[in-house]
Amino acid sequence: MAEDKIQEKIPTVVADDVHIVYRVNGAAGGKGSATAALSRIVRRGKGESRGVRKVHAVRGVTFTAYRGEAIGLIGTNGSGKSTLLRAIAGLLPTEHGKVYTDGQPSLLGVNAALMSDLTGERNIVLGGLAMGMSREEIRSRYHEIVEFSGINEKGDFITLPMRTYSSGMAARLRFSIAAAKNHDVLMIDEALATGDRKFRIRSEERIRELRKEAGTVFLVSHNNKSIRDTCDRVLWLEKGELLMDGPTEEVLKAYERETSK
Ligand SMILES: Nc1ncnc2c1ncn2[C@@H]1O[C@H](COP(=O)(O)OP(=O)(O)OP(=O)(O)O)[C@@H](O)[C@H]1O
Repeated sequence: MAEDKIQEKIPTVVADDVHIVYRVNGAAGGKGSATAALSRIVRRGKGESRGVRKVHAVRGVTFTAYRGEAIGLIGTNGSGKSTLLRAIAGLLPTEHGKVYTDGQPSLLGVNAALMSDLTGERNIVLGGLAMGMSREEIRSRYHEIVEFSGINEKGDFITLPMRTYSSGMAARLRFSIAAAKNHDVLMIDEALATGDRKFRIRSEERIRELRKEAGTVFLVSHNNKSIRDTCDRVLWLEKGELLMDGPTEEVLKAYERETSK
């Protein structure tokens, strides 16, 4: 019995000692001041190029995610959560270490590449094609996507350009497009926080369905309730390092203890 359980665990994402460094051009700041000049000299002495500042956003993160898991990413502002997701999605190169994935991870909102001047209708087609769906598949899921998004609940908004949508409406459409496909690895960055309560409940249900369809879901959120309702495992990042990796309740309790100080 125990052996069966072990065999069922199929890895979908393996992060092995991942380091991510941003390089910011022209960030030397305070050009004329003596301290700025001194720090430039010191940096150059260390072999760093002029005007380029490095931000070491993720520092040696290692974990393995398995099929069927919903993993929450928590941590205070700037702790490296979004950066880690972007690296898993293959949108950022690693400075050191590697990310191995089974299938193409989809980062909600970025992979969907929506355009604000196009109507919601056109964006559904565009987003679907960008995710690798066929036109036929998009056509057959179209009504489901519109209905799930609830965009048309307050009028015929789906035929208006997306720039006329509120940020919550745009987030709902992005989520609905992304959720129409069964993903190997679906990553959601704060999407649940933008919708209203009714939409949040609906999207949490859809996340549970996606998990049943054998994918892995990553969710970045500052809303601990969303994490509790959807995730069974949590990674806690702080200053780019993985502080804790474990069952949701255990990690959230430690996090809440730390952040309420
Ligand atoms: N494009 C960028 N260029 C340079 N530095 C960046 C860039 N994006 C993020 N950073 C830096 O990397 C670090 C991690 O940022 P990241 O957005 O991953 O944190 P986060 O945990 O998702 O934060 P939040 O909870 O505020 O969304 C921060 O110090 C941030 O300033």
